[in-house]
Amino acid sequence: MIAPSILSADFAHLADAADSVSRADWLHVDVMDNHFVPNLTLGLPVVKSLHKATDLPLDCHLMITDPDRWAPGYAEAGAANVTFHVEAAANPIQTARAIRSAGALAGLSLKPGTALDPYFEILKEFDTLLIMSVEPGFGGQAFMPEVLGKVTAARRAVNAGHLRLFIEIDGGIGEDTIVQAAEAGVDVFVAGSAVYAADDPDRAVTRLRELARDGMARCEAEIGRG
Ligand SMILES: O=C(CO)[C@H](O)[C@H](O)COP(=O)(O)O
Ligand SMILES: [Fe+2]
Repeated sequence: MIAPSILSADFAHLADAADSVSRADWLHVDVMDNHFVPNLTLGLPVVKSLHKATDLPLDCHLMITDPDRWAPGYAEAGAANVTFHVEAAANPIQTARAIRSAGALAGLSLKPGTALDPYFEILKEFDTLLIMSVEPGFGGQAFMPEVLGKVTAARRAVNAGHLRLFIEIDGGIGEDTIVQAAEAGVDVFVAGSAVYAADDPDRAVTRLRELARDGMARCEAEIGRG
């Protein structure tokens, strides 16, 4: 699946930004609070309005302090998937259950320097694992291939039947990097600048999907796909 990130779109025309990627699978919405990350974007009122303005499922990526308090509200606001950062959460299991009870998929996100191993046990509470491939906070940064080991470890656990998860990658994904991410085992590819800097964002989505399919086929041949 391809999830264009509206972080790279024109914030004065968000409904148009959603319309311009009608071939996308999810619309990725970066919520930043100027506290967990040094940038401020949007919050619940904008997510509520976006939900009314588009049929695309909203993939909310919360880069905020105290997600235990705020994350379930994004599910109530109509998000299809609500992902929060493990580094910011005091009660990730309780928060995941509250998100699911409110009707959304629950996602756990890891910064590039955060190891996956300590969290394997709690991943059964989640539907999505978002592996950051840049430091959270800004679009347009360079992809960090060193995070792909976490992707492959998660892929193997899914293939072995130990987990049922979408494996999502976020940061620096474009035509030059999507194939290696797909080969490592990613299911959901977030792309901000690669989509919204393109002349035709919908065509960029289609091109990224084609490239991802090639990489996914190689992943299937080498490590399988559960
Ligand atoms: O979470 C994010 C940044 O914290 C964004 O989703 C991400 O950076 C997308 O932008 P790009 O594809 O340009 O890297
Ligand atoms: Fe994001």
